[in-house]
Amino acid sequence: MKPTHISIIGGGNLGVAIAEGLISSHYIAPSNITITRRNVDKLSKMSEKGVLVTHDNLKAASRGDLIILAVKPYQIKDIMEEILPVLSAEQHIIASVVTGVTLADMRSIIGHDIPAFRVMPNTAIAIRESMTCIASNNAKTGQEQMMVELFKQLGDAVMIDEQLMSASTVLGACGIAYAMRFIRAATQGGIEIGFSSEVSQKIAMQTVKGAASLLLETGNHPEYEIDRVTTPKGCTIAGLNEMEHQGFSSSLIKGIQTSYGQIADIAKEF
Ligand SMILES: NC(=O)C1=CN([C@@H]2O[C@H](COP(=O)(O)OP(=O)(O)OC[C@H]3O[C@@H](n4cnc5c(N)ncnc54)[C@H](OP(=O)(O)O)[C@@H]3O)[C@@H](O)[C@H]2O)C=CC1
Ligand SMILES: O=C(O)[C@@H]1CCC=N1
Repeated sequence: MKPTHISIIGGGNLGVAIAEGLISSHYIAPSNITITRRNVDKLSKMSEKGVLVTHDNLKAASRGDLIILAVKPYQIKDIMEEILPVLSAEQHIIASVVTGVTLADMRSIIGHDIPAFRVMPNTAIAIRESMTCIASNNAKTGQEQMMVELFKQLGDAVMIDEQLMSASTVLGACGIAYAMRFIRAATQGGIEIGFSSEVSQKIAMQTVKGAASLLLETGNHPEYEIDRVTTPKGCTIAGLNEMEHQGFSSSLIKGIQTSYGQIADIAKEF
């Protein structure tokens, strides 16, 4: 089971990233992807790649069997109301990547029969390296599996309980920004100890990639791998302990909690 046409409503940062990932995965032909936004001029790169571009959400919705809503939280209600006349429980799956908007919120507009999903990817979906969390509670047989298989083409994907959707937003989607800030800060440190900014960033990027790959490929715990680096009386443990004295882990945990708390405010925009 596979969607025949995917329509992405909201061709912004994430909507375009999803389309780019789909194109490079060859999961579906570009001519079977539609992407919409009001300012279609900004989607010219998508048109060049063979994706159908339009400002007409109704046309996009009737064309697609999987409709991905990738607009801002305060815009999704109007969009669902707009496309509702062409939606059918037999043809369509509606998937929202919108932060803080629940399946119950979606059902309050589209009703109970149309299969609805919440999907939380991150912008690495553009290069097929997203971690995508997915939730649904009215999917038909095979649809959950189809969604997981689709998003596994674009990185890794898991079904989660909807209660954890906000947590997945923070850890996975916002997490890209947190990891970027680590790389930026490490780069700045590298410049201070002698590297040019280009070389410093290259070392920081490849080191983070290597660290993540070590954990992914071995299944080891981060502290096990840290133990392998920290020579007794060495420079790693000295630096690591100073970072902890300055609140490294604590600031990350507190940032994650603050980000999580913010989702309640975003949810009020629906
Ligand atoms: N960015 C990220 O990393 C992530 C974002 N999300 C969620 O994804 C959603 C989108 O985020 P993001 O891509 O960053 O936001 P953007 O603002 O970049 O994209 C939203 C897009 O929706 C388009 N849009 C607005 N109104 C309409 C309409 N009536 N019809 C068609 N398109 C419309 C806008 O274009 P125009 O004004 O031209 O119509 C815009 O390009 C948000 O709800 C966010 O919470 C989730 C995970 C990660
Ligand atoms: O910052 C935000 O609100 C959105 C949701 C996750 C990533 N970007």
